[in-house]
Amino acid sequence: MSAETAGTGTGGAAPSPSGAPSVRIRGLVRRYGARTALDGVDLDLGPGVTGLLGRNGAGKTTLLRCLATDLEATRGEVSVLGRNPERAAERTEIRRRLGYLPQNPEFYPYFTAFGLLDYMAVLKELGGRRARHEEVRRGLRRVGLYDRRHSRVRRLSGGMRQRLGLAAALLGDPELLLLDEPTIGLDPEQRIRFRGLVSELAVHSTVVLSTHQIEDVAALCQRVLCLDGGRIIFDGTPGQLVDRARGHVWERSGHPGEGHTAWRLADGRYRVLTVAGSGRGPSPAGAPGGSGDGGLVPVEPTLEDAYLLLTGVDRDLGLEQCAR
Ligand SMILES: Nc1ncnc2c1ncn2[C@@H]1O[C@H](COP(=O)(O)OP(=O)(O)OP(=O)(O)O)[C@@H](O)[C@H]1O
Repeated sequence: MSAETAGTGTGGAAPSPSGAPSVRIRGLVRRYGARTALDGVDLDLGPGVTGLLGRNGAGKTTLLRCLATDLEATRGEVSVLGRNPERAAERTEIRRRLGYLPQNPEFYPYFTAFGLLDYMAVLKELGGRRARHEEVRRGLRRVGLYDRRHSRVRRLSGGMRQRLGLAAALLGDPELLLLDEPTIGLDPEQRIRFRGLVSELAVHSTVVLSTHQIEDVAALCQRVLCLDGGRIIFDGTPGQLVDRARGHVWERSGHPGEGHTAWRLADGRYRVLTVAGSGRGPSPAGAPGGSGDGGLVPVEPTLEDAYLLLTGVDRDLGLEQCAR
């Protein structure tokens, strides 16, 4: 697949108050044995929320783990908050100043919610006991778990544990917040609360959000990066990504036929995606589903349409088969 970038991986970062980007990556390669998970990533990140999109296995978690100092680069340069994670003393300093919510966080089940956050706050060296406890209470209130502060982790629901993980990541208002699929399991009310918390923090901090929830990206992110096969294939605003899909999204009453990327909507109509010059999919005036065939209506693309066009439509996803 050819790279489709609205800018370059290094062009869109707003500088931090100090003027330097919070994250600076050049030529990052990360391999697991023979498997290449990141394949030459260049990236500058500054304050604001950046969404990381990509299919399963695209390299999103690997990128976050490299930024969280959890994984070393196989090759390339990584600078986080102006420090080099390969040097032990600088790595410790980065860890004090970042918040990281890993994918599927695991917690000690017999800790209480308060005890667990307090333990995390101790590890982060957050102030004296009194100030630390105040920060822990603030964290529990932020994610709506204050009433459950005495509950043991094993008695919390899945969504509550996810919120506890978020509270842990937010402790001390980190300068860099890395969130790996943070809204999994959250109910709609908590998801809205999450968005408020993250956008508040992102006024001064750099937030990177890896997700498959495209609505979260549309609602929260000023910048979106799309990874595919360990490479950045799009870097721009959500609006720029949507603009790419204009003229390629349609709806019609009947199925457009084999060979088109289409899926059935709740009202029984079909949404159809087309790629310019691909020779696949309907066009306004011809081909199956064209205006001559009746019923093909151009529609406003969503971010989800644009994402699918970018990552999927030139491959045989078989959407039409599985959607019928
Ligand atoms: N610990 C590991 N050992 C070996 N290979 C790994 C390991 N972790 C990830 N990989 C491989 O690296 C590639 C990138 O994986 P990664 O978890 O970064 O993708 P992802 O975009 O986060 O996927 P998902 O959306 O499913 O979470 C995949 O091919 C994956 O199989």
